[in-house]
Amino acid sequence: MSEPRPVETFPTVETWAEAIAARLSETLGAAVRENGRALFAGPGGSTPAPVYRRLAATDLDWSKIAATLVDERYVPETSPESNARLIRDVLLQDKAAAARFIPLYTPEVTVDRAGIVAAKALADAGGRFDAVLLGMGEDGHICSMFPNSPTLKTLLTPTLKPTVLGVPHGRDGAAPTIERLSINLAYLMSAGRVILGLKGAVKRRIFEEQAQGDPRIQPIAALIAAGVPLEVLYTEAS
Ligand SMILES: O=C1O[C@H](COP(=O)(O)O)[C@@H](O)[C@H](O)[C@H]1O
Repeated sequence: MSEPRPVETFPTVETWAEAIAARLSETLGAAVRENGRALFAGPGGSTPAPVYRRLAATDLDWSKIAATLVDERYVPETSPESNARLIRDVLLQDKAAAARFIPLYTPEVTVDRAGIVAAKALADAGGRFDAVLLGMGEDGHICSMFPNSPTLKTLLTPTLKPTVLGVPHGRDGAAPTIERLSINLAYLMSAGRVILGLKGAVKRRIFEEQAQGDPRIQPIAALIAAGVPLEVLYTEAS
C-alpha cells in the first residue's frame, strides 16, 4: 500500500477553507493556461460551503471552467437534499457564475440511466478532472462510496474506466437512504489534484482508522492503496 501524505492541520475554519480554495484555484488556473479549459468536481454536504464561497470570489477565467459533483442524490435541484443545489447556490456565484455546471442528475429516468448520461457528459467535457475536492461522512463514505453498499466493489475497482454509477439505497434502512450517483475510483486516480477537506475531531479519528482498513470495504483505504494523490486538510474547529 502506498503511504498517504501526512494530514495538514489548520487552526480555524477560515485558514482551512482559504488554503483549500487557494490550492484548487492554483490548479484550475494552471489547467486553463495550459489546456484552455479546466474541469472541477466537488462534494455536497455540510463541509464545503466556506471553500466554495472563497473559490467563487477568485479571479479565474471561469468561462473556461466546468464544475460538476463527485456524487449526487437522485433528487431534483428543487430538493434540499440536492448536491447540485449547493453548487449552484454557493460555488456558481460571484466570479464563478460564468462557469458551466455539469449535473449528475437526469430527471425521469432510472438512477443507472442517469449515471450513463452523466458519464457521457463528463467524457465530453474531457473525461479527467483537473481538481477534485472530497468530503467524508462520519460513516467513512466519500463520494457515494458507502461501506457495505453492494455497488462499492464496482466503484472501487481500479481497472475500470472513469465513470459515473447509480448507487441503490441500502437495505433495511442502511445508508444511503436515497438512491445516489457517484464517480468511481478511476476518476480519482486520473485526477490532477485531489483534496480531502476534513472538519471536526470525529472525522479525523474516522479517517485515521479507515485509512488503515481493508481497501475492499473502506473507500479511504482504497484511495490510498490505488495511489490517489490525496492531500488531507483538517481543522478541528467547526
Ligand atoms: O452525503 C454526502 O455526504 C458527504 C459528507 O457530508 P458532510 O455533511 O459530512 O460534509 C459528502 O462529501 C457527499 O458529497 C454527500 O453527498
